[in-house]
Amino acid sequence: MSAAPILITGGAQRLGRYCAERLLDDGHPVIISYRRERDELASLNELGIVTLPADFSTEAGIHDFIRRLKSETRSLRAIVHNASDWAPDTLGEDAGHTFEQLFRVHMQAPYLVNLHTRELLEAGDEPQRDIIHMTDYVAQRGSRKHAAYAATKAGLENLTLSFAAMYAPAIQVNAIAPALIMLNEDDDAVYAEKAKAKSAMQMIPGPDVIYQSLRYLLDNRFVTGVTLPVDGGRHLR
Ligand SMILES: NC(=O)C1=CN([C@@H]2O[C@H](COP(=O)(O)OP(=O)(O)OC[C@H]3O[C@@H](n4cnc5c(N)ncnc54)[C@H](OP(=O)(O)O)[C@@H]3O)[C@@H](O)[C@H]2O)C=CC1
Ligand SMILES: Nc1nc2c(c(=O)[nH]1)N=C([C@H](O)[C@@H](O)CO)CN2
Repeated sequence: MSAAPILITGGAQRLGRYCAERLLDDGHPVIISYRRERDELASLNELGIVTLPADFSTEAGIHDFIRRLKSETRSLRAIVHNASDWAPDTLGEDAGHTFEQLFRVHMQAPYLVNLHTRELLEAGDEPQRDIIHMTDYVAQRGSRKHAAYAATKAGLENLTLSFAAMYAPAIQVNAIAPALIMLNEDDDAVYAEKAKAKSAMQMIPGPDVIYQSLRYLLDNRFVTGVTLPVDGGRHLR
């Protein structure tokens, strides 16, 4: 039986894409979900990465993706819930819509995908199966300008505890809580310097530190229900 694939949601760019390509290099079949069509998808397909459309902005969209995933594979080695929107809080009439959108992508999608893919994870013939939630340092600290983002990431962090208890011992469930790992395109040098100063390590490390953390969880048979901080000592400042 060929190795069961690893699913990374939101894997068409940045951290998710980096980890998808590293997992492929390490010999894992990889499936990624994407929301927006883009030229890079062809490059990922040429590498052998399966790309599935997914829009988690509605419950129906989440169920559509689950059906699409089950049509693609009968088993999974791991699921990385990476899809996320770093949306700032909005005032006025949009505030509720913003919160709902972040709830759906950060909490409802991981919750429903985990509930509906348990049998895919258990169908794999490898001894270890993993679910990994990408949360955020601010889940434990809050955020003045991204309160809805932080709250829904905190909800995802809490889902880690519940699913770890529900799915043990067959499936391990953990989270990775990064602080700033890589800048966005519109981040300028002033922002970068201020951001570096926020952590004890005073660096913006790039995506490999996330892959190292993912690799640690995928290779460790005795870790479940934990959130792995990858924050450069942000909590020390
Ligand atoms: N980058 C960093 O420094 C940090 C990242 N993190 C966390 O690490 C993870 C990866 O970060 P990063 O690579 O920057 O993430 P991105 O901001 O690049 O988002 C990843 C993907 O999520 C997808 N996505 C967003 N909303 C939806 C939705 N409603 N339905 C389906 N897909 C959606 C997007 O798809 P598309 O592009 O196709 O629309 C996007 O490509 C995230 O969970 C993030 O919160 C935490 C702290 C720091
Ligand atoms: N979905 C995302 N979440 C987060 C991002 C991102 O780019 N996408 N970035 C951060 C950084 O820590 C923040 O400092 C902005 O660069 C947090 N979450």
